[in-house]
Amino acid sequence: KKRGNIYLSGAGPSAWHEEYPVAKGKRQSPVDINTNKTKFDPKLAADPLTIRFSDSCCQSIVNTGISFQVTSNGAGCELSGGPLDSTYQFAQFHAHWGAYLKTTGSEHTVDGVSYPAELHLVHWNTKYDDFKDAVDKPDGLAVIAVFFKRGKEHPGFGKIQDLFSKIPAKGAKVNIDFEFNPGLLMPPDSENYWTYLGSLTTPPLYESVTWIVMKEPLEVSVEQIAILRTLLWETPNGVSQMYNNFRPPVPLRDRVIRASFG
Ligand SMILES: COc1ccc(C[C@@]2(O)NC(=S)NC2=O)c(OC)c1
Ligand SMILES: [Zn+2]
Repeated sequence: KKRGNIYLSGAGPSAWHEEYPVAKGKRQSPVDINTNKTKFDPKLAADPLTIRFSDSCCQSIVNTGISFQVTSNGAGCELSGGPLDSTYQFAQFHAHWGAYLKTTGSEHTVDGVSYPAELHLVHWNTKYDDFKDAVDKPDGLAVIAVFFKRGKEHPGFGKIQDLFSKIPAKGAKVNIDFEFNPGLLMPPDSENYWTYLGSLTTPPLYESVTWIVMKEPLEVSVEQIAILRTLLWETPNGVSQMYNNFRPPVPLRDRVIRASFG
């Protein structure tokens, strides 16, 4: 069945529950991070988050039809500590962004405020055999979210964006034949983060993600935000620029977002 564009077909995210009842579940994502209600947890600082990336782990970039995705074999790229009880291996990064001259774009919001884009660095729990086995388990995935804000140019991310013209349509994929260390995409201060139990933010919306949302955004240029929209996707009116590929925040329900900082 030609599913079309999950953000633009029918009523979009607000209709996903019709086919995926878990959309109204107890641990859905993204959420608004109300900084008056987050709770500092000294245990998070006592066992610091360890984020390890390598120069040689990014293999290819693909147009998934709802974002770009840089796929990795995870070599030398592991995440542990902080809220995590085991070692997670890096699998891919992708992003979500908004429309021209709009302030929306990120999936998580902070005190109701959106950023123009949000990067997701996806890791899977190595207690499982592989990503596919981990993806629907309650402790299966750990995703680092990094907000983008408009500011100085980020040459590193620019090298990834230079490949966008090579992946014009859904399914298009090219190899990355240069060294790219995803660690370049971490904000200068990656000690301060919020963490909570949530989900994938598109169908099938599996409640399998331990979210680690960096407090400090990464600066990219206004041009780089615009270049995100040069990727193309299918819409009910034909192929057009890709933007607004974000799910708005959903109710926090019975969850407390912990902070690694006071
Ligand atoms: C079946 O496995 C899936 C399906 C979709 C996504 C993408 C996404 O829903 N998840 C996050 S995080 N952002 C998204 O847009 C996925 O990412 C790990 C894994
Ligand atoms: Zn995502």
